[in-house]
Amino acid sequence: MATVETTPARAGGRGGSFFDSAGYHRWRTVALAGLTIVAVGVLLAWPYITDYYSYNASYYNGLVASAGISAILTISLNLCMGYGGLLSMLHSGLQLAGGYATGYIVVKASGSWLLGIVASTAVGTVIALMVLAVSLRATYLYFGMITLAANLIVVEVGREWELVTGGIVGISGIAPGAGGEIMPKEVFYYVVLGFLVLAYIVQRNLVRSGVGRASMAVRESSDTASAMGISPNRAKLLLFGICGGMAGLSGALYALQLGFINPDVGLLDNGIIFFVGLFLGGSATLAGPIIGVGFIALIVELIKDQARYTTLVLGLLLLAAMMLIPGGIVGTWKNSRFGRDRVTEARDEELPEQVPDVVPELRDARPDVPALEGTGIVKHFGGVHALDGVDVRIMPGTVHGIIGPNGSGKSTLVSCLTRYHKIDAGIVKVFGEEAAATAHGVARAGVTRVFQVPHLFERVSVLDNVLTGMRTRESYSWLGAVLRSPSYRRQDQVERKEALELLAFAGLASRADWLASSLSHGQKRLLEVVRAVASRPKVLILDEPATGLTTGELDALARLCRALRERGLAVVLIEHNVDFVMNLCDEITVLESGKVIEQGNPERVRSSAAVLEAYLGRPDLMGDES
Ligand SMILES: Nc1ncnc2c1ncn2[C@@H]1O[C@H](COP(=O)(O)OP(=O)(O)OP(=O)(O)O)[C@@H](O)[C@H]1O
Repeated sequence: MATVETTPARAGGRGGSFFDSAGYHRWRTVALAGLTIVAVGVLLAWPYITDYYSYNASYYNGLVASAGISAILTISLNLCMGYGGLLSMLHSGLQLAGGYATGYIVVKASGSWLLGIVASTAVGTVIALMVLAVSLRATYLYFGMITLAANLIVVEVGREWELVTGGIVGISGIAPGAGGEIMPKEVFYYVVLGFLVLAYIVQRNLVRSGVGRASMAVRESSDTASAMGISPNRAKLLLFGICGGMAGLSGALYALQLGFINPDVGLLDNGIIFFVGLFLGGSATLAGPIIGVGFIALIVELIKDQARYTTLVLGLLLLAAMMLIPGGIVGTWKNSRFGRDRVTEARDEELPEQVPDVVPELRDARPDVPALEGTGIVKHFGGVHALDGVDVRIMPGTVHGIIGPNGSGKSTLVSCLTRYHKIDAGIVKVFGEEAAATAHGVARAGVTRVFQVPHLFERVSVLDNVLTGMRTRESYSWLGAVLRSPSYRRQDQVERKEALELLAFAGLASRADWLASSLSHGQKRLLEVVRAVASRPKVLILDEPATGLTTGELDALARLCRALRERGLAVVLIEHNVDFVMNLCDEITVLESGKVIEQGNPERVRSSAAVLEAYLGRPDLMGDES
């Protein structure tokens, strides 16, 4: 049995210290679980504790309830900014709009506070979706500026739309209750706590599901996400819509807690507390928003006699957090030797002989219809004629090489075939049908691409990278993921098992829980191919996958390609390693200056005068026989 070489036994860069031992990790898990139980116990008993120890119980209950409401908003901010990479300056505006919806329903329409909460969630969702819909193409900073403008508009509408919002004065007398009875403050405290737990669960379940993985994929690279059939627009709309709903909910609770809502709530000054909470606690961590907001609530309480300095202190806190602990409290803890997760040791892996069932099979394709076909493809970049009427037919059940000197148009051809580039002329067909117009549309039709430059999701684990590749197979909705429906759990279990089998086939199983960023270059390239295979492609396009691979890794790559061919798939290989191409490919297309100069089996290509001419001066590229 073959084995794949490993880097020296360094599990994700960890040594063998006490802090990496199983004993320490068991102890830490117990200690953290104990701390969490104590914290939850204190929060549950808080109204009783304050009642027993203080004459001012309702003040202290209100303090923690307010922090809980801020934590809900900060969780929403964490989901969109931390996990989704969407810089939102709109959150205080969403909270304001949510507050207005509940205020209007409870005070002006004499409706129930529960109805108010539903309406606020809906209003927050709709505003968020509207803002995102007009800014889908905006990059990170421009999106931030658009949300800033939207926030100003929300505040201004609040000031001017007096009939609904009460204008500058706002709406007062907003109280939760039923049948003329106002809900006691201690009961409302538990309502807030319940919604905080709900927001946390929504965040956790989303982030750990395919829905969250898709958003994180878009955050890292929307091109790569598209290559795996994920629609970046859909992923953004879904995430920002959920965040908007959560922010609207926090606005409803804010209005019900304080009894009033006015335009000042939406001002950015108020919004800064959520940013400080997020960055102090730890962006893109599950517990960060709650810990950060809790910390701030404590500080604000401690300096309440000097309240005029609160904004200054928060500003300084944000500055200090960014400079000293850029990962926030939770992120810094998780990156430290005390808090980082234990990962498996690297080991030499025996590659299983058997091709795992998860490697897709394509038996229904007609052998005479090309899996991917480009006819008369023309692509110009200004004056550069990158492709000049290229015809290429890639048949199912074959490995098709595309070779040619630097700048001959190989990557451009692939980008045109997969719709990353708009073509100037020509037709692209997938299994005889005209290809979809978008990159993710082509990917959804079964054409998956691995880029020339590694495009891994570096900040997530090796296993999560492969699971992200499986996103198009997942049939559960975001609600199914949040509720952990039986269908979600079934799929999740199967996917994890299959992802591990695929990793084992490529010799990467022992690194499944490593961060992708800690792999060697060759392992990263292999992981990209595994991730692409996980998306169950019918056509797999690999752009220079062999660059920088060790002999063992090259063998593993060739094995994967052969396994795919055996299963009836079409594999397209763009490579400079001509020996690798000649040994593996059934058909080869040779490009030069944007034109096809030869097409056929390796023997034909090797003996072609035009090809030898193109490679003149680099006979080494054509192998020994040339
Ligand atoms: N986005 C772009 N803008 C302008 N010119 C481009 C662009 N992309 C490619 N080109 C040009 O088109 C031609 C073909 O480039 P392409 O990258 O497709 O070649 P290649 O065969 O893949 O090269 P290599 O083997 O070096 O990757 C080159 O002249 C290149 O400079």
